[in-house]
Amino acid sequence: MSTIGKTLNQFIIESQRAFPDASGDLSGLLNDIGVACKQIAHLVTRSGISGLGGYAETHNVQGEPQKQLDILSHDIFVQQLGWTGHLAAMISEEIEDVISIPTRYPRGQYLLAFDPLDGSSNLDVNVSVGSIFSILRCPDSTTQPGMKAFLQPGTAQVCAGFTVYGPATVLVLTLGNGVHGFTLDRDVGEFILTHPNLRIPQQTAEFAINMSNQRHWDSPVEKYIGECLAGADGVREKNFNLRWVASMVAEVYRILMRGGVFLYPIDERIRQQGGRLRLLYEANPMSFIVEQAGGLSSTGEQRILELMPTELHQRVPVILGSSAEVARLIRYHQKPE
Ligand SMILES: O=P(O)(O)OC[C@H]1O[C@](O)(COP(=O)(O)O)[C@@H](O)[C@@H]1O
Ligand SMILES: [Mg+2]
Ligand SMILES: [Mg+2]
Repeated sequence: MSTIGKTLNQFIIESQRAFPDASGDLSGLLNDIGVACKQIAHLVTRSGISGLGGYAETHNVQGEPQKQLDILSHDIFVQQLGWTGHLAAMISEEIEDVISIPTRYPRGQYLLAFDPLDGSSNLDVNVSVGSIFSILRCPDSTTQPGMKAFLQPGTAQVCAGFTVYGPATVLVLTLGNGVHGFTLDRDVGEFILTHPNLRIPQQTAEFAINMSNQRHWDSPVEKYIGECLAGADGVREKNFNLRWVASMVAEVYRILMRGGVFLYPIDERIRQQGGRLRLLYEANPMSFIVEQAGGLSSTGEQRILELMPTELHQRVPVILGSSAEVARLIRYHQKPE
């Protein structure tokens, strides 16, 4: 039977058949996430009409201004997932502490880390935004999980995914056995498997970095980007293309479709805070997806999935995408000269 045309729910149930002892919690949780993403997709599409595209006059835990839709998307995740009995606790970009499941609801065996709306500065200019999520096992389901429960390396992720709310809404998922993309069919209200077994081409001639930070970069990144910009006349002997959407979800989606390398490296401006992107709900889930699609993901010095987190909202440098390019960047970090 062809895999094209399968709904997200069918796909999850089928993939869980390999685990006859599974409780059904993971299937239920992923189904709930799909519903939350459909609700957010609806809000995002209507934000111009409803007037919800603007700022909320509040700031998140990292001091960044929040859009109204950052807060609403966070609320949708919490309301959709908090009571169905699949989760032990959650963390969100928008909230400082662990979000506990109210005691009146059953508590499940999984932990969820999520960025409810990634790239939200793009909302009012009608450019793609998205949601990112990472699922971990709760180390001890007998007690209320605190911060420590979430401090697991990315290699411990059971599942990771993201949804891009673009011209089409697409949910990308890995359960540790390849990467699959599901497009929302708004007529029937279901995510349909449209992109099974995504693979990132090893080679690429496309890079994504915020060039306005160039004067702050460290030498390995300066060297790599300099060589890309030199094009066919330089040591790489080929012309490169530059893209920067400022929505990580859109950049990673593009890399899954046609290859490329994405960099949000450490630089002088953000050295103190450890990087720009957040480890638990941005870098780890995206790294899991990229590696599962045959790419690589690194800080430049270390594999991101092997970092041992020390804080819920920890930031890290991120270099991910086509394996040949990321490997080259890792080499440049080892030998900056
Ligand atoms: O504006 P900059 O510095 O280029 O940053 C863009 C980056 O910030 C992010 O938007 C951060 O995500 P949030 O919108 O969830 O804070 C990434 O998606 C993107 O790669
Ligand atoms: Mg984000
Ligand atoms: Mg966000």
